[in-house]
Amino acid sequence: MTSNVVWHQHEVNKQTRADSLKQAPRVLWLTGLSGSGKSTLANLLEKKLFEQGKHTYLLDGDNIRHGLCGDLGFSDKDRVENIRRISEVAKLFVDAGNIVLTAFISPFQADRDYCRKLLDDNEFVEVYVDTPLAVCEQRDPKGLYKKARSGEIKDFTGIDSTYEAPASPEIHLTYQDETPEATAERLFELLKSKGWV
Ligand SMILES: Nc1ncnc2c1ncn2[C@@H]1O[C@H](COP(=O)(O)OS(=O)(=O)O)[C@@H](OP(=O)(O)O)[C@H]1O
Ligand SMILES: Nc1ncnc2c1ncn2[C@@H]1O[C@H](COP(=O)(O)OP(=O)(O)O)[C@@H](O)[C@H]1O
Repeated sequence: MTSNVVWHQHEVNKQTRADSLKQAPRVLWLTGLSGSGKSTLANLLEKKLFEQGKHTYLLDGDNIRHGLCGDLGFSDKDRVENIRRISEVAKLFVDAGNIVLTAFISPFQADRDYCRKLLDDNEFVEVYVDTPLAVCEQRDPKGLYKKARSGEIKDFTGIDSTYEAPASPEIHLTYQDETPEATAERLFELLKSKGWV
């Protein structure tokens, strides 16, 4: 479909924009079950980065599904398309020089790998928010697990829809017993120690 479209190489490019912003653009990709803490941690982490003068942008599942992906549901096919669109948007923000944070369940390894492959080496940092299903269900911040268990919601991740745990995430968070602030600080320090922010 795009065979007659020629890619334009502009003189102001990713490198010049990144240099001007004085940062290395990247995608910090948070994945995990509903209620695992993705939005909470992404929000706290973005605040920390922002306070350090970083140029960030947070793409969050619930918000994107109101707009760009408002036509998509929760079948496997729609989730694949959801993550494909988000990956392309994340790539554009990286091209603009930003540190992008994403907070989507993103249940399939192949789709997370799709985003990784769209980007340059070391630009994709997969963060597995590994909160067990039982804990997420206990938290149930939006009352969705209750609805899924009663059959009111179908295809709910972890109940009757698959979640594929990351095979080798750059960061693996298993700290569901500490406060969100403590986990966000831990995440921030891990990212700094690896030179990813
Ligand atoms: N069936 C079903 N399964 C999972 N989640 C559901 C479902 N229906 C609605 N929701 C709400 O949608 C949020 C997940 O959207 P995502 O775009 O992150 O999902 S996905 O990556 O395409 O799988 C998810 O948000 P989070 O709780 O923040 O993860 C839910 O609030
Ligand atoms: N260590 C922690 N990290 C992240 N969230 C936590 C933690 N401990 C408790 N929580 C709570 O768990 C809930 C996670 O909800 P949310 O961030 O919306 O998850 P998700 O975006 O993955 O669906 C929030 O109410 C948050 O306060």
